[in-house]
Amino acid sequence: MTKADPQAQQKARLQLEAVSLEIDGRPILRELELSVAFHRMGVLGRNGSGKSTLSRLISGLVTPSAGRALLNGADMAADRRAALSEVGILFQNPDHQIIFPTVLEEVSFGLAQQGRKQRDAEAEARATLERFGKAHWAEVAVATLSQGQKHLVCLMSVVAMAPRVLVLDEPFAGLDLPTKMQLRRALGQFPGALIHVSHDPEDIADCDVCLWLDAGRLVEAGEGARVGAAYLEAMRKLGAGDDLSDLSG
Ligand SMILES: Nc1ncnc2c1ncn2[C@@H]1O[C@H](COP(=O)(O)OP(=O)(O)OP(=O)(O)O)[C@@H](O)[C@H]1O
Repeated sequence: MTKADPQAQQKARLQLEAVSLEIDGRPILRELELSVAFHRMGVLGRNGSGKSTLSRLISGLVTPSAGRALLNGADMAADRRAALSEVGILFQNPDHQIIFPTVLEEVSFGLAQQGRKQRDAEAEARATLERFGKAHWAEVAVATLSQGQKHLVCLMSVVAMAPRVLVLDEPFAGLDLPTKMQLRRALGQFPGALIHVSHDPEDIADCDVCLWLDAGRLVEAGEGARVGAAYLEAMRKLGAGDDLSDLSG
C-alpha cells in the first residue's frame, strides 16, 4: 500500500489485553496480547485464521468473551455512536454492508448517523463520490453494480465518515487491476490510521506493523516487512508440501 505523506501521518494505538472469543463454545480468537502504535497495520493469516473476526472485534461489532480490546484507549463496543467517528470498517462482502437502494443514499447514511442534517450529509456524500471520480454514480441503483463496484461504494461510504481508523477486510478481493491500483492510491492518501486484512503479504507490503494470525492465535506481531517475509516463507513451505492435512480449516 502506498504510504501517505509522512507530514500527514496519523497514528493509532491498538491494545489487546488477553482477548479471547468463543462462538458456540468454539474458540475463534485465543488470548491475544498486544499493544502497538501504527499508521498502517497489516493483518495476515490463512483462510479461517480469525482475521475477519478480529477486525469486527477491533471495530466494536463483537465483544470478546474474555479480555479487552482498546482502540486509541477506548472500547469501541461500549459506545457505538462515538465509535462511528473513531473507526470505520469495510466488510469483506459488500452485501453485508449495503442497505440502501441508491449509491447516494448509501454513502449519505453513515454521515447522517454521525449527526449531520440530511442535506449536509448528501452534499458530503456527493463530494466523496466526486473525489473518487464517481459523481455520475449518485442516482445509480446499487443492485445494478458489479461486486467490485459495490465494494467501492462501501469504501466510499466509510471514507466519507472520515474515521480516525479505517479497518479494511480484504479490500482488493475481486477487483480488476486498474481498480485495485486506483483504490491503493486512494487509500494511500487516507490521512488516518489504517488496518488492512489480507492473506496476501504483497497487499500489505508497506505497512509499518503487521500481525500474523493462525488458528486464532497471534504467531507474530512486529515490523511489517519482517513479519510479512516470515509469513510468506511459512506459506511457501506449506504450499510446497503434499500433506493435504495442511489445507486451512
Ligand atoms: N458467526 C460465526 N459463527 C460460527 N463460526 C464463526 C462465525 N464467524 C466466524 N466463525 C469461524 O471462525 C473462524 C475464523 O473465521 P474468520 O472469518 O474470522 O477467518 P478469516 O481469517 O477472516 O478467514 P478468510 O480469510 O477465509 O476470510 C472460522 O473457522 C469461522 O468458521
